Amino acid sequence: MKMLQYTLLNVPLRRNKLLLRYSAQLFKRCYSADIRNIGILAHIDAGKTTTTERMLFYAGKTRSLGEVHRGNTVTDYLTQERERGITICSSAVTFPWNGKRINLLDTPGHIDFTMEVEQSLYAVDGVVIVLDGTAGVEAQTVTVWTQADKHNLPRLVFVNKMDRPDANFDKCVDDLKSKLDAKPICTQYPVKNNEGHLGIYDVITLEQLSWQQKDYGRVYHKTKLESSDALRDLQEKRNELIDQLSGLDDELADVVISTEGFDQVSNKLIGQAIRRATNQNKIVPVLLGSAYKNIGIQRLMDAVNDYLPTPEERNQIYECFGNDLAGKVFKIVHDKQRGALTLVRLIRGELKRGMRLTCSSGQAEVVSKIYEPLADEYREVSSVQAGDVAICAGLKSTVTGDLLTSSHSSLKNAQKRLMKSRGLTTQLHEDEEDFVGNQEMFAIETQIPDAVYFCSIEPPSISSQTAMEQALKQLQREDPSLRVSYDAVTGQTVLGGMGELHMDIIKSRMLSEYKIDVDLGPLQIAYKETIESSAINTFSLEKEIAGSKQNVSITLELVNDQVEVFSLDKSPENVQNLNALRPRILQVVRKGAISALERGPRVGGQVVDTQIRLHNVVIGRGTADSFIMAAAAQCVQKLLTTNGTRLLEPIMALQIVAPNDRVSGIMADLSRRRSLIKDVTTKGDKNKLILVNAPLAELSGYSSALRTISSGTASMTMQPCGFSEMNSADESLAVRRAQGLE
Ligand SMILES: Nc1nc2c(ncn2[C@@H]2O[C@H](COP(=O)(O)OP(=O)(O)OP(=O)(O)O)[C@@H](O)[C@H]2O)c(=O)[nH]1
Repeated sequence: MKMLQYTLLNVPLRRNKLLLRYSAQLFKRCYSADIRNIGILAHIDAGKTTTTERMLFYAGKTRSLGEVHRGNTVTDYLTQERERGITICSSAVTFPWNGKRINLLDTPGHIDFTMEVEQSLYAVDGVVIVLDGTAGVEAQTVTVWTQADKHNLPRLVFVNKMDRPDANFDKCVDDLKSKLDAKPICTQYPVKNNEGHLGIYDVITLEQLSWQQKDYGRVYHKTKLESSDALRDLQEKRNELIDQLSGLDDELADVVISTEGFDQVSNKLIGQAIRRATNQNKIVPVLLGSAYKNIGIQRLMDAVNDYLPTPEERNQIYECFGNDLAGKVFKIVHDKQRGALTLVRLIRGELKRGMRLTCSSGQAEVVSKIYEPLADEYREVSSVQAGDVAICAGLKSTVTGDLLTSSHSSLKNAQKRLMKSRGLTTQLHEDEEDFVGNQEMFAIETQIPDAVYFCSIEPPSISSQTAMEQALKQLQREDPSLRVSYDAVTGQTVLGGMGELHMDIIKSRMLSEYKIDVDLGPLQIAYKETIESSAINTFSLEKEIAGSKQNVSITLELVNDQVEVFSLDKSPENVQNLNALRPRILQVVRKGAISALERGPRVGGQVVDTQIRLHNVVIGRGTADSFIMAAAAQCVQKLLTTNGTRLLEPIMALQIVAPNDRVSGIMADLSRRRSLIKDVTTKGDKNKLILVNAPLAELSGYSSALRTISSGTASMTMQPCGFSEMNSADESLAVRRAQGLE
């Protein structure tokens, strides 16, 4: 028998507010059609965590209601999240609702944690987008909407905070059309009673829904509307809804035509049409309520069950796996007793205890245990079915974002089938490059955002260096957007990441979870470097090591290229020699040469958009691989130093929403920040949306500057959008700053 109700993850361990409800009927086996894997996304502070808390409460998972301001929510479980009142790690919770199981991921809203959101989206089949009813579509809403678009995820919109007097439902719906180009279908409208309490009109059932506060909104009442203007108005809205839907759904259109009108169309048929159109991303059903005042949440959960897809309805690309195993790793957590636990969304096949698996890097893994956590304890199970989420122990090399398969050959066979079904004939090769390249066919490669900031990290004493390295390794498996490297020049460990908050959280987690009080150096911008022009060089290295003569002569060329990082020269004078090289030697040369691109000569930035072309290599008998590798690396370093590199600086894409009368002040300030205004559009009656790209170096303290210029009326989000060349003066300044001379 399988568990139906549990709380996933290291969420609420040993929290007495959670109930262990082992009622027999809840433990019935859950089939894929009864599962909904959903994400909850929004602009910061729209109310995701509060909404999730209510869902858990009404599903019977918690005994009391958690509040963000009291720091006692289930999903914001890290000390840092509770203290700061924000979501940092996406967390998963599972609860039963009307015979279905909802696996819900609450995701962070802050830009520094975009990677978390990205990974969660691989694990879900649909999303709920929460809007703040007083603010409508905000900058980060646009960002998460675009992310959901990228994953082609069906979605529902929940307009929250409708209890507030300044909330405006119609404006939110207009925003969805104008700012997101969505087709909203309102299945509800707000209504206020004589005392000003929020209620909901249900457009489909023509009922008024009202909630009582004395039982925390657990029970709500449905009242059929009596003949009145309100009923006529609602009937009109129902007709409009059917009209809109039948234009998009042929099955409903046939019913409308055969019954010659809208009145005869049943609620069930409308619901089915909404489901089909939502799953094809033709419409977005819109619901409303107030999470804080406990209004409307149960209907939102009903809508998740009714309108969002089952696991089987999605992920058709993975059909090429047949019954073979395919699972997406969306999170790794560390449990004190059980060590690293890997959260896997199982897409195909069945995952069994003791199974051998292969992760994206090609490493073999063995699942020692599988858990389904139950409220405050993990429950061990022997297997988990496709469509569900499993927590695996024993995986050592797997990182967040990996695709787990039963073997390398199973992955290759699936890729062959996929390519065949797409009419592609590309030959698969054994080597590593193709292994990685072909993963892109599945859009499964881990997209790790480039670090835009870095800083040194130091343990409190030399004796805790190893413990610090271990802890960083664990944190990095959880969060691949955290980069850890070693600077051989300064002898320091260096952290790369997405922003100040990101680094700050790492420091705090090191202390609270690993008891290591690390010191972070000043935050610096992570520049990249690139070559200006092609250059070629022959480099010879000769040495006697332990009585054996080692010598290598290697000719390498650097060329500007954004696609391939390493290639072989195809000219007639070299092709024969290179073809005669053993593949292992080629791998060694490749590895050594590429390693030299990790640190450029100007500021130690990664060298990008540069291809290393091997022209020739002559290796003396008995020369060790490590010696060949060193020669290749030194050859590239020499080329980079003598030929010189240009700096590339991180660019941020800003979305600023500001009242019309503040726009000129904001634009004037932006022009002083080397920015590029991409677009300025109207946002409603009073606001403008400014889309602008600006170098990160110019944005230090920008959010407070914007607050000052706009007297707090403007809002902004930003995200990294690539790297760009700079002019010589700015470049020299950046180099001086990086060297600590400015
Ligand atoms: N008036 C009102 N306030 C609400 C409502 N829902 C949430 N809030 C408040 O809005 C604030 C933000 O709520 P959260 O649930 O933390 O929002 P979030 O989207 O999870 O925020 P992040 O995790 O930081 O992105 C809190 O102070 C909530 O109490 C609501 O329906 N009405």
